[in-house]
Amino acid sequence: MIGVLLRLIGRPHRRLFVRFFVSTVVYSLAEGAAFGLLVPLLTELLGGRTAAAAWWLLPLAAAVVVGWFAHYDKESRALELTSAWRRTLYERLGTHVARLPLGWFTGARTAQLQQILGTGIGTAVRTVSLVQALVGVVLTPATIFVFLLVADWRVALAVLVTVPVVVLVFVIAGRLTARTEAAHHAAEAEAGARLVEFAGAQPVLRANGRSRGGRQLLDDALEGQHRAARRAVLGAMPGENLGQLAIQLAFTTVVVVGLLLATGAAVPAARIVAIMVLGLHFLQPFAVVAAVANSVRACRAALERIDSVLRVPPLPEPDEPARVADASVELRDARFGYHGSPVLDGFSLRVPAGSVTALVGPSGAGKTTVTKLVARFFDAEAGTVLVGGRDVRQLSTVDLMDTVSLVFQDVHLFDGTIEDNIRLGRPDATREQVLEAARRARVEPIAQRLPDGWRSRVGEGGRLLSGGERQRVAIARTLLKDTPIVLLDEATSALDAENEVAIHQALGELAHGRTLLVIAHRLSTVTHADRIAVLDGGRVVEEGKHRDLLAAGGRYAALWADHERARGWRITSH
Ligand SMILES: Nc1ncnc2c1ncn2[C@@H]1O[C@H](COP(=O)(O)OP(=O)(O)OP(=O)(O)O)[C@@H](O)[C@H]1O
Repeated sequence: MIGVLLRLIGRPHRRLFVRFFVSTVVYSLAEGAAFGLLVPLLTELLGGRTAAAAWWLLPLAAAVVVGWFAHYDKESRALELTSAWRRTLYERLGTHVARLPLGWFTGARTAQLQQILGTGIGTAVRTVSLVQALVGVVLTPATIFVFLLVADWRVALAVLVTVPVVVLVFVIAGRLTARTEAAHHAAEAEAGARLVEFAGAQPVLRANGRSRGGRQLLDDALEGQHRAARRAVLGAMPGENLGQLAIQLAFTTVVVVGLLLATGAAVPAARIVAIMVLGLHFLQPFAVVAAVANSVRACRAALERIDSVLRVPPLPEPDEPARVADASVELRDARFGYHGSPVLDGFSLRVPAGSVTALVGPSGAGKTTVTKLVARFFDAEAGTVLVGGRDVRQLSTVDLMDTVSLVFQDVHLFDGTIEDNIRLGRPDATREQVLEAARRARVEPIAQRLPDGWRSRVGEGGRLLSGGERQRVAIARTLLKDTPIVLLDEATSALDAENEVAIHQALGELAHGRTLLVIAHRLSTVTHADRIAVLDGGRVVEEGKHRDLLAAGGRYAALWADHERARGWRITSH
């Protein structure tokens, strides 16, 4: 575990760790020595030899002073180390995550990352306190044992025999608790997820008149959580009691052996009392074994989760990056699939610089996947993807992102103002530049409609705006970023007349002087495109202008006929 941590942290804090470790060792030894010195001191004191007892005060005071300084140093270093490790882990994860392929960020992985950043790193750096506890559990009793051995080898032997039993009992107790606690955490996570789902599903449930019925899953999860919590409390009890019982038994053994020795008058009673006090101090540190065992498991799991993210290979960056030559996009015989099932196979398409190309095809045909290969969310398994006349693998990520912008199907906005959201495209833009982009993307009417105008917040994810309005904000952001190539996945949500017209106009602005690859879900959007590529079965099956493709009477003509039929639908009262 320490090895994994030191590997994750790297070299910079090793010296600090060594200093912390040495202070911890010194403190544990001094603590053990201070307890151990009680034997001669108490023996002399209880035997009425006050002057001799006073002499033993000197080494005892020295042990206490050394222990105090070591304690101060180890606590300070522990604090320093915890914050240095925490900072390093955040930095390492941040740098690494920024280099991961965008395709890595699925919902589950984002949740995993959130968990790591939320509590995982905090748990991982608790290793510092674990080291203190583990060193204390080993060294303090070991030092006391040496003093016990010198004081009376028979009591020392009796104590030694009890150690494996006590440790075993605590480890078993820890395992019992860990199992019920894991079930409790899982049940808590399930109940939390159900609560979020229940809140999110309110509109659907109410629209379907099921405001009560939809509670069943939530009620089951809450009941499960309640049962798991009860089991966790009950499950922890035997372990805790068992541990305490083991310590009591071990101490009783020491007392019995001591009494036998005293009865036989082999050892003076005063000495026996002192030895028994020492025996108690020897056994005390073992009470933390169970807690330490649980924390070790939690720390190890957190470190492994962090390690698993850091082990994901980042996108390979070229040693000598090429520079883009123009604003064209091309895919040559590209092949790609998710988890082994192919989506694109032999896909070829050329998008000349400055042209508007529309990609159409049935749902799930792989249109979005094409844009993800161009933006290098993933690398193609075979074939070549060229941006600006260069293989994307030869471009640096920074260059690629300066050349290509993506407008997603479902735009996610941040809970800031419209202006903040547009400014993300170019953080150093002036207010005039932001407003100009907003005007060209037809965002002005949205701001005017909102109560606080440009200062209105758009809500979490942009929920205070409609799908079409969110996409207009995203187009403004892209206009501000001003890259020569834009990949746009048209909003799938139904658009009202105002949004439809505004997005058409905004797209016109976007196409001006740029290469535009549009994934069109409404064929009416693309009738004026320079070329339309029809995607089916993982490759382009038809390519041409709207009029020519209609005349050809092929796949596109069939899609268009479906589109026209859908537009002709009317809801009537009969
Ligand atoms: N991250 C992913 N993991 C696994 N499968 C995926 C992933 N993304 C897409 N797919 C699958 O790949 C196929 C192509 O998806 P893609 O989104 O590219 O299609 P599309 O033509 O854009 O669809 P739509 O028009 O519905 O948006 C689909 O079957 C989809 O389920």
